[in-house]
Amino acid sequence: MAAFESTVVIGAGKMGGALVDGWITQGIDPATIHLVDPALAGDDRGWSAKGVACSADFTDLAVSQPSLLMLAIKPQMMDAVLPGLAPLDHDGLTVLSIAAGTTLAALQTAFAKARCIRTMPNTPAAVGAGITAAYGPDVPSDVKVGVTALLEAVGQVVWVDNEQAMDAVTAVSGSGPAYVFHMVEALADAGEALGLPADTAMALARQTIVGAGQLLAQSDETAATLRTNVTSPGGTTAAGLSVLRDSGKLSDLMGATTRAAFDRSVALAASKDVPKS
Ligand SMILES: NC(=O)C1=CN([C@@H]2O[C@H](COP(=O)(O)OP(=O)(O)OC[C@H]3O[C@@H](n4cnc5c(N)ncnc54)[C@H](OP(=O)(O)O)[C@@H]3O)[C@@H](O)[C@H]2O)C=CC1
Ligand SMILES: O=C(O)[C@@H]1CCC=N1
Repeated sequence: MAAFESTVVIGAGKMGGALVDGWITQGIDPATIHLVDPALAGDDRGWSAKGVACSADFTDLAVSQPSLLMLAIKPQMMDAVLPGLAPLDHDGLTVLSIAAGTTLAALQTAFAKARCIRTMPNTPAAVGAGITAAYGPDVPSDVKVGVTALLEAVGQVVWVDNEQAMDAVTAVSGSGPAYVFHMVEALADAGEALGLPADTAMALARQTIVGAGQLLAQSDETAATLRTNVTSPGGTTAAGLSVLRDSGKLSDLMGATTRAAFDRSVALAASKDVPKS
């Protein structure tokens, strides 16, 4: 599968790396992918062995004109990095940013003639179980089809029709895996506090989240029904949920958590003023 003839990924960190790993696993030809990251100068982190071309600097890259450019650097790095991409011909180029809080207007300013898309993936993409939201109202439908195919190789894709939704998406599904991983930590700590050995408590907590996730993925039932299926009247789960759910504390906490992430996404956008490249 090759949605684009040549894809250059700027930033081979946790998310850029997860997407490229996911693409390769799903059958995208690694020879069509080029990674650029100064961190690859001394240690290419195994990318060359996977067949991916690597470079520490864009100007050293064999491909001079990709069909897709993916920006997978920190939003705070955009000002420093984008001028170095000036040699690219923007005409016909598709630019896909995964950076939190980097607005479409900022991308379009830097890549005047390119088709720019703001996206928000998440790290489960590395195992083909991600979800990515995308926003690019002016992008031609054939480009949307190609980008959708590429992102669907690593999970689900939703297109949103207003940019503020991208801040909400970031707060829910972009950051969301971290909330779930923290729930594993908290559940394991709670098990330990109840007298379980640390490794047993972690094994139970971890597999409970994995198993619940798989059940959710494979079932046609709603989350509410799956919850009810665990909850025997007058039983232990009802006792537990009377604290976690009926008190409203988790809802309040999730509301405050996502609000903080949303506000940070908005603030990142407000502080970014990406120069023309
Ligand atoms: N992590 C996640 O779950 C998600 C992240 N994102 C977004 O993805 C982007 C990257 O985040 P993440 O992968 O977590 O961050 P990382 O720090 O793991 O990755 C960023 C990479 O970019 C590298 N880099 C720095 N300068 C340059 C440069 N000039 N050219 C090319 N690469 C450079 C960094 O190298 P070095 O470390 O040496 O500085 C690092 O390897 C962010 O914008 C974030 O908002 C979106 C969705 C989810
Ligand atoms: O924490 C962050 O800013 C990035 C965006 C979503 C997940 N990680």
